[in-house]
Amino acid sequence: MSLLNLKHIKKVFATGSESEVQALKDISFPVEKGDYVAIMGESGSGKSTLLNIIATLDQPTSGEIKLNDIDLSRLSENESSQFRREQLGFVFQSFNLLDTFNNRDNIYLPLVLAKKSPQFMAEQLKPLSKALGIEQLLDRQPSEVSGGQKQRVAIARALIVNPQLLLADEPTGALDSNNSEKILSTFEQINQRGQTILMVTHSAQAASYAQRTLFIKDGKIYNELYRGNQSKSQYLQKINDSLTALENNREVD
Ligand SMILES: Nc1ncnc2c1ncn2[C@@H]1O[C@H](COP(=O)(O)OP(=O)(O)OP(=O)(O)O)[C@@H](O)[C@H]1O
Repeated sequence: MSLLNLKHIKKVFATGSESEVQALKDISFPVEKGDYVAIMGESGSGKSTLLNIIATLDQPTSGEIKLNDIDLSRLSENESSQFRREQLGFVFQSFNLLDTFNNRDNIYLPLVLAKKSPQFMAEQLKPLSKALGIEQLLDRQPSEVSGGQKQRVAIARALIVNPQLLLADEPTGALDSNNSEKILSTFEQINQRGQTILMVTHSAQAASYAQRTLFIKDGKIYNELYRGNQSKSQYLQKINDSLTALENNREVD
């Protein structure tokens, strides 16, 4: 059984009394446990809509979406917020850390909401902060660390609940190339330890770190690439070729 399974997902937004936008037209794909999937597509192709549906922040107009066989489109509001807290980790372009809390308390936040004990929180944080190289930054405020370090803190906050699925929305969008590469290597390591990751990105470089890339165009899956045994640079070339074909509206080989 796949960890996540989307079948014939459609999403229609009403934009006026008589007009509507079909943001997603017919999206089906499975995500296996341990997968690292990148989602690419031009602006307006439906990536955020898709991510919002997977994150249970929005519901599909029709189709089926299941995580571990739980039908996500049937969760009540309370159930979906509990589901988000317990099963998902989120990493955003803009880090979304609270400046009034220090980094440690930012990371603890999901566990505070889940009413875990201080001892449990400290035990969870110890190996995570070591693996992410942020042990020395925990007592500082987010405003006192660099962008790359902020994103490491945000990754720790996402992972501290041991999520079934890590969802990342342009995680390197606000970082320079050096910090982007560090964050992408971190994601790669996290994935190699078994964490399933789904990442929306505009960056071919970022997608080349993933095992699989889905290209979306006009609300449909246009193409899909697997990294397999290719080197990162070979795979990057394939991703760039696919993006060029997508822009030129050609069929891909
Ligand atoms: N709440 C909404 N109401 C109406 N239309 C919407 C809404 N949200 C998204 N859309 C439309 O749905 C389509 C897909 O939008 P979406 O934000 O998913 O694209 P995207 O691929 O994430 O774009 P970007 O890369 O620019 O963030 C667009 O045509 C957009 O205008």
